[in-house]
Amino acid sequence: MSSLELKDASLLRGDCFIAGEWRNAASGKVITVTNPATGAQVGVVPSLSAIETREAIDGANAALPAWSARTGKERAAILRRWFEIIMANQDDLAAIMTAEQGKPLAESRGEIAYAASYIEWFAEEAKRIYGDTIPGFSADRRIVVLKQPIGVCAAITPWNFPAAMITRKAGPALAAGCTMVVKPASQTPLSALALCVLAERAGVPAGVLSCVTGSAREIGGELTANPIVRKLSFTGSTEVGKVLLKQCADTVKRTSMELGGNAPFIVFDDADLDAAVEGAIASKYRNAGQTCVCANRLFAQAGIYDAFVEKLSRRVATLRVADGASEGAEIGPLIDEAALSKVEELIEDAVGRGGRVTVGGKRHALGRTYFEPTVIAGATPEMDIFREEIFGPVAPVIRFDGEAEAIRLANSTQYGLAAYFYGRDISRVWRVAEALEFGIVGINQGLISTEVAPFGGMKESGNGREGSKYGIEDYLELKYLCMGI
Ligand SMILES: NC(=O)C1=CN([C@@H]2O[C@H](COP(=O)(O)OP(=O)(O)OC[C@H]3O[C@@H](n4cnc5c(N)ncnc54)[C@H](OP(=O)(O)O)[C@@H]3O)[C@@H](O)[C@H]2O)C=CC1
Ligand SMILES: O=C(O)CCCC(=O)O
Repeated sequence: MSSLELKDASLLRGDCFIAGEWRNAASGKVITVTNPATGAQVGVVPSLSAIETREAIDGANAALPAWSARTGKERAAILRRWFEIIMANQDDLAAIMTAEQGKPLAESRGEIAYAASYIEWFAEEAKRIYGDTIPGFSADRRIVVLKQPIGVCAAITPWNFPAAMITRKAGPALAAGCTMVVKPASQTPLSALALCVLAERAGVPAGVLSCVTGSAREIGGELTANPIVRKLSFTGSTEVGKVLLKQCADTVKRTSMELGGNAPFIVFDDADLDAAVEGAIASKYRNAGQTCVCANRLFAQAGIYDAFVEKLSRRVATLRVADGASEGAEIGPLIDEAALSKVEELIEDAVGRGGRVTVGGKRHALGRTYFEPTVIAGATPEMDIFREEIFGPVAPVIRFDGEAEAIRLANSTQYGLAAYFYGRDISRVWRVAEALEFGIVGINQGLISTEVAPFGGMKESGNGREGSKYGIEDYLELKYLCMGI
């Protein structure tokens, strides 16, 4: 169905995985998946409805008693196999990802390893779901706290990390003894289905993990309204997250929301400027700027402002824009025309308000949805780009004078996911780290993503934490037993 060359062609599915069966839509409707770098069709997947979604939920419910009754060690062994099989198929999975999402192959390979790391981590955590004993409030009482799986869970995931956002949810869910129905983004469903192929091969029992592709409203409507689903984990825009939170209210579901960001990246006068530039490149231009933890607003202190802008611009000019599948590509195309238009509008507004493009600033000569990596000097809080999630390879740099001003500007957003700052004064490092209203803070560090640390935001960036020892708690209920003796 596609010209994609894989070592194992069976990873590329055109059907969905529901309660252990590979199925097409009863309606026969499909969604076409295209390569943003070329416009070529990569594959088709079923456009499922609420009916098939309900069947997937029923399948997850049927599988729940046996899966949750297994010991943590048994679940761990299956998850460990899944991790190993994902890594054994890293090249093919990366090729599928680049074809449907556009990111450079090196980044796709990195994302597959990152995705697998969540399965590995939570395979290990499956064995460590400890409860508590609490000293009784009287001599004839004993108090014990159990941790039990929440039950059937749903996940709705975005196109920017087609594999890792699934494993970051399915890993802890399955480790905890929950079952899960996943709805991947319509632009990148093939990576999700390939992960299901490998889960099945690893021995994940039928119904424990299902994947439904199709209309977001219909599938999302069922996942949020169905009372069997006890938890929804979502990664995507704040706008859709708010809709889903409202929809989940009727059945009072537990939720984990990993929503938009507007990360500040602050460079103080005493920073190592070369390190700050490399950190900015890693944080801002990864995945062509399409991540929720990408630096969105760069702040440089007055003493180093000009030097930072100059060094950053020179480095950005060296970034190689190309089809993600080609050797040495560093910046691939944006996901679609809408993303490109948004970036253009933000730049137009910034320039109209006095911003100066030092490098890039326009559509790339390669055409399609390629955009030149861009730096805008003289950015200010009045610009739209200061408030909005850019989701593209554009770095606005704002000048500031003092520490208090930097903190005030950094915090002046409804988002609170990731923040970064560079500086060497140890007292200031502590002050700034404590004052930033963000769930993740990179200090002299532009890359913060790892399965061993808690990922998640404050304010309108969401709730819950993914990864780390905390991540599994989002899939567990506490039950307190009070025993009279
Ligand atoms: N925090 C993050 O990591 C992300 C943030 N974003 C931000 O959001 C902007 C828009 O991106 P976009 O792809 O539209 O993000 P969305 O939030 O629209 O999409 C994320 C996921 O939600 C699904 N979805 C969309 N609408 C509904 C709905 N009403 N009910 C249930 N599920 C729904 C999508 O399905 P479908 O694909 O079928 O529409 C997809 O699976 C980006 O420019 C960026 O600013 C985007 C992606 C990730
Ligand atoms: O952008 C996102 O959707 C979050 C994933 C990024 C990461 O884990 O680093």
